[in-house]
Amino acid sequence: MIRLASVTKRYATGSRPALSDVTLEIGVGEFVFLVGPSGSGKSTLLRLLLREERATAGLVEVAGRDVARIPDRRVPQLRRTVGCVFQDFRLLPDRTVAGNVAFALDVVGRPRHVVRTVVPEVLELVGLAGKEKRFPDELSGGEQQRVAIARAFVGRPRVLLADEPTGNLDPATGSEIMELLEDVNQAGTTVLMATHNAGLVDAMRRRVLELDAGTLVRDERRGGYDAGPVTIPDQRTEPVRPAGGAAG
Ligand SMILES: Nc1ncnc2c1ncn2[C@@H]1O[C@H](COP(=O)(O)OP(=O)(O)OP(=O)(O)O)[C@@H](O)[C@H]1O
Repeated sequence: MIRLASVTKRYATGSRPALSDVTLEIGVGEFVFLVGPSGSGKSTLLRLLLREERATAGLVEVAGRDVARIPDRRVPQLRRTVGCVFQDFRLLPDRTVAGNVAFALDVVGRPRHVVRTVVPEVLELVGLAGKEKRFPDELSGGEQQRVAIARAFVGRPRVLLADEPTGNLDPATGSEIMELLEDVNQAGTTVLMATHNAGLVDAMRRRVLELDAGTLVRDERRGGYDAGPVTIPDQRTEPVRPAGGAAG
């Protein structure tokens, strides 16, 4: 579903490449975390997949298409294939919840009757039934992120990119948003999520890609946030201590 072959990205003003000779493949239906320190190239990689930026060298393929060869007029079609959500939600403040989700369908020319049916369905799916008429500033952060996911998912994209989607949320709300992203993934959408949230990555044990200074340094199945064995804070995994309290 996603393929990068020897991809390098240099920004005009950067002293070193933001991405350096990155090669990776993500299959249909996978759920993958993208981790790495600040400035390691995570957002750049996501922006290449959306054709918001172009690679300086190498091949970027999404759903079998070389994104560099997509003519500008067809980029909106790519963005229907690839939905995205961000840390700061990016909702339209002057549109209601339903209006924000409907907008995603309006811009791609879906007929009114389809919009009227599909929007309530997807709002139900993300747990926002009853809040259709609220405006973004009348919602909690977690609810705003649900709207953003509904908007990204309403066109049934084949890939969902999430750039630090839990970054502005408290841990409990972040976990709820993760469950929603898992639902989206279960529905068949490939999910690639950039995050600094070590707890979520360690708890979910999915494939982890790690970037460091623009280089792919780890590709681990069922990985944790850091390389090496994962320790999940859970009492059931505490070592059993012998009676008398002496640790063995
Ligand atoms: N538009 C730009 N112009 C020039 N340099 C950029 C631009 N965007 C990003 N960079 C640089 O590219 C490198 C990678 O940045 P990127 O935003 O992809 O990192 P990141 O891993 O997403 O970081 P964070 O976790 O802080 O979001 C950094 O050195 C950054 O300064």
